[in-house]
Amino acid sequence: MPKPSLSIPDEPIADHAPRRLVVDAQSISLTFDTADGRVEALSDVNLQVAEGEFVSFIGPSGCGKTTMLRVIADLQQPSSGTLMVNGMSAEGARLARSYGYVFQAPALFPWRTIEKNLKLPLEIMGYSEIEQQQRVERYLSMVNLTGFERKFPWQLSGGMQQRVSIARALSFDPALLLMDEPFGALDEIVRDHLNEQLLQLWKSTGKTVLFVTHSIPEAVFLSTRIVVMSPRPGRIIDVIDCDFPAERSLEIRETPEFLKVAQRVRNGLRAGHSYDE
Ligand SMILES: Nc1ncnc2c1ncn2[C@@H]1O[C@H](COP(=O)(O)OP(=O)(O)OP(=O)(O)O)[C@@H](O)[C@H]1O
Repeated sequence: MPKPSLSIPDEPIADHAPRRLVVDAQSISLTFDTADGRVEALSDVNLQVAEGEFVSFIGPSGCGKTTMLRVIADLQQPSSGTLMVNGMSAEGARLARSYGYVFQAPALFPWRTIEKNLKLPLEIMGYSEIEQQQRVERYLSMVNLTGFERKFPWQLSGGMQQRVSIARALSFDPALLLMDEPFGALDEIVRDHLNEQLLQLWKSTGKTVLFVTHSIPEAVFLSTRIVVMSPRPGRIIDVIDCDFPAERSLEIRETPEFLKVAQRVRNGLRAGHSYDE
């Protein structure tokens, strides 16, 4: 059986001007000890992500995508390897609030209004009332939800709730946005719309984004680089640079260039897939 690996070749991230590394993972391995035995989730992961990149992870269920995000977020300790996030240890980056995390479910507190949900991290971080208010206004406007401040989460659609959680993750201006299948539970039309909005948001904020998805079109549309992973034992099947024009709309998905990249992702997923299950 091949050794589980989630490894990206050590090569320059992009051929643009040199940029600061926001994530630098070297030989990260992680084995879970469970009642049923050991689960090797990550093995010898090498990943470098430069400032301003949008990197998507795509691969079947259980191949270690979430685990990788959680390691970067210092929510899970690797068994071995070294990791720098925003120039610090993962723990340092967590304590310095260097990242915002968006989960598959919006994770909003139902008893708090949208405004109060957004303010929560800002309260914890000790921002003044005035600063909290300014940030609520700025980031709700960024996700096109001005006017919904006094609503409760259950009064908003799933897509709107997810936009609130994106605004909340951005509200303290982290260097890095970690997004774990944020649109996975939404219908296709809403997902399309949010993909366009996220692209705009990424361009306007210049944030570095790590994005987990199961959707090939979503990965190709959004990313500057796609990491294709095999089923567990997870390994990298392919790392694909996407250099579509910064100004792009969903129609780009019909172009031969787009379809070619999508096909390469699909081939990678197929090649790594075991059909024994
Ligand atoms: N806390 C844990 N304890 C034990 N095993 C775990 C733990 N977290 C994850 N795993 C296992 O590690 C492997 C990778 O899980 P992970 O959630 O990272 O996969 P994934 O690629 O994100 O899957 P999905 O696409 O379904 O979200 C899986 O086999 C999972 O069961």
